[in-house]
Amino acid sequence: MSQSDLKIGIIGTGAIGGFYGAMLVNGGNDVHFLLRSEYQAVKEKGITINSLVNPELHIHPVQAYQDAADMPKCDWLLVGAKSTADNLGDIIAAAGKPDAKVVLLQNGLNNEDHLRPLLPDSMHLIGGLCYVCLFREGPGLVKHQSNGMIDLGYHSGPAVSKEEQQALLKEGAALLESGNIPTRLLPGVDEARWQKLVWNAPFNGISVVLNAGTQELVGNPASRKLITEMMEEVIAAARARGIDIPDGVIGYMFKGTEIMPDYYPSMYHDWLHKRPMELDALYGELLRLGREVGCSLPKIEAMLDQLKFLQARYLSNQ
Ligand SMILES: NC(=O)C1=CN([C@@H]2O[C@H](COP(=O)(O)OP(=O)(O)OC[C@H]3O[C@@H](n4cnc5c(N)ncnc54)[C@H](OP(=O)(O)O)[C@@H]3O)[C@@H](O)[C@H]2O)C=CC1
Ligand SMILES: CC(C)(CO)C(=O)C(=O)O
Repeated sequence: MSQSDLKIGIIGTGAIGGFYGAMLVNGGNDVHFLLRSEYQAVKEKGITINSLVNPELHIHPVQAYQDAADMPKCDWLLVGAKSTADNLGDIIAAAGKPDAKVVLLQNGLNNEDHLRPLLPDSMHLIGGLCYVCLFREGPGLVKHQSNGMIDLGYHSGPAVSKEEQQALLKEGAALLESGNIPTRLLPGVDEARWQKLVWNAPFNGISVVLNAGTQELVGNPASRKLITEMMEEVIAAARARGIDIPDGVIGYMFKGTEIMPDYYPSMYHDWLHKRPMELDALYGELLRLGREVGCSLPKIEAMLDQLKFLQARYLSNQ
């Protein structure tokens, strides 16, 4: 099957799904978008990517769906719904061909392990780590602030040998690169997910609790200290589990953040719009995996307690 015959499904068209899906449409691919609250707006006006680094991208008409059962059976599915989404297994099973390649574009630990038992055994599950700064500015409107790289690692499914897995990842990389999306291939997903969490665990939660963007957070000595201490806890837990975290990662992450435009992470937007936050994927799993190897993570635990408090307050008022 040539690349142009492949059907791509976007499961959850928010910031991540809208951005990567639109890039793939722009690259000439046949892309089908599953939407929820923004279905009508996207049907009428399409999807616009307002980027600080690329020219504006507008796609219209959009092959948009409200129900996965109405989508054509897809070869590749990019999952842009958050780790808090319900029924993802059923939705993916309905939208994919039996041997579909499912790329999970979520942050956090063990999302693939939780999704795997809910998928048909014949489907391939691939972890996709997105290094990008995006948020939804309005219905069908995504703001792209910087980056865009996706790292792909095979998690599980019918490809057993390393060669088969790498061949599938190369197919995925070629597809993404047809949409001008830089892609790297990983030997697995675990290590990269832990490394990414060194950034997301402090910045996502602190942006909510302190109601602040990255520029203010890296510029203030008190928040810098807290971010550093939280990073150190994540690194200690990762290393205690045998995960390789390179020396100097904290300095490297601060430098990278200092040169980024002021960014409010995805969790901040959930808090702002009173949606469930990804507390289990970013904090609950981390604490559990840390405890298993005798690591306590007091700053992370305190962050989780504060986020739980804030979330309970706004969800109970809805
Ligand atoms: N934003 C970013 O820059 C980055 C985000 N990430 C990760 O990517 C993931 C997605 O984040 P992001 O794009 O920011 O989140 P968004 O909230 O912008 O997007 C999630 C989308 O999934 C949709 N959705 C949820 N459940 C369903 C369902 N049952 N059926 C159809 N659609 C559904 C939501 O619909 P509705 O409109 O109804 O809410 C929403 O459009 C998260 O795990 C995040 O941590 C990773 C790196 C960077
Ligand atoms: C770490 C960062 C900000 C940029 O690479 C990102 O990808 C995220 O918000 O999850």
